[in-house]
Amino acid sequence: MTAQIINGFELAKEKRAQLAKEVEQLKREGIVPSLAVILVGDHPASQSYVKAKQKACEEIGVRSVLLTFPSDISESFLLEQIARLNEDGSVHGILVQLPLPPQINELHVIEAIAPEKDVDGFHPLNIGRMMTGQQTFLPCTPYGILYMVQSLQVDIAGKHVVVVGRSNIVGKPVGQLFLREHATVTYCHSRTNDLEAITRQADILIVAVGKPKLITSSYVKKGAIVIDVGVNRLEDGKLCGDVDFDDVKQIASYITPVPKGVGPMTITMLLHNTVQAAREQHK
Ligand SMILES: Nc1nc2c(c(=O)[nH]1)N[C@@H](CN(C=O)c1ccc(C(=O)N[C@@H](CCC(=O)O)C(=O)O)cc1)CN2
Repeated sequence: MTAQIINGFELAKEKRAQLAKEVEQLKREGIVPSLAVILVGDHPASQSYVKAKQKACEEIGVRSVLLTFPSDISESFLLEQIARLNEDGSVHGILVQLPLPPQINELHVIEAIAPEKDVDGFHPLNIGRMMTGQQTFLPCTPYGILYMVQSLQVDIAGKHVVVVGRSNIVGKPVGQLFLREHATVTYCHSRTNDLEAITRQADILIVAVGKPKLITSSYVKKGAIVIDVGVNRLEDGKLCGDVDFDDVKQIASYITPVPKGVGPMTITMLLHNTVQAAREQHK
């Protein structure tokens, strides 16, 4: 058995084409969807993600504004910038690229973003809405993962979803999104005993830990759907996921590659949320 590859790049392209049409319609109504992106410091990966977000905005006709600040700014300065953007009626979405330098508390920053402009879906109010099944901005990577699995037309209800990783931006919310779809969800993390015994029970295995090739075929049940969120840069400069792709593809039914798997869907769901924010703010 060789797994079918879930091509995040192609799925993202289709979804972005739909979004471009929605943006055209909004523009006909006099609304120009706009995203403000804040980048603090010169972390190379963050710079490249922000560049990709701006390019994606441009491709579908969303206006993007980039604010870059040196890594030594104070938290209060950053909070002032966010307050200004909250008040700016021409800005529909605000995103602060993570991680932030150590002198800035990420939670303070996320809480400062107006919930109606929080297109990352990280604000505690929006997380609460997601957990209680209300309409809100869903965090982009988890939303992209759900979109990818739904594209396979499998019934998620009753499936055992195992999430490896418990970060606030991927692990925790992705489990909640699958729970909303009536899956049985198990979380695993660095202190889980006998990880392999648990991941082998997964019908859908989602891995987001940042450990290159942690998951090999012995961790996977035959026919499982495997979603790899890891983006690890190896010493030779190549990218690899948290899943040993060549090994696991022999046993899984579907698998996401790295690159061109979950990553492009993250940016696409950000576009989706920004378009939704623009529409909501002009109701
Ligand atoms: N404010 C936010 N910060 C961060 C988020 C986020 O959703 N909001 N997520 C990650 C980084 N991230 C988006 O910001 C992100 C990561 C990876 C990709 C991606 O497309 N990866 C490519 C490979 C890219 C490469 O060559 O390095 C792929 O997987 O094909 C997009 C966005 C942390 N910060």
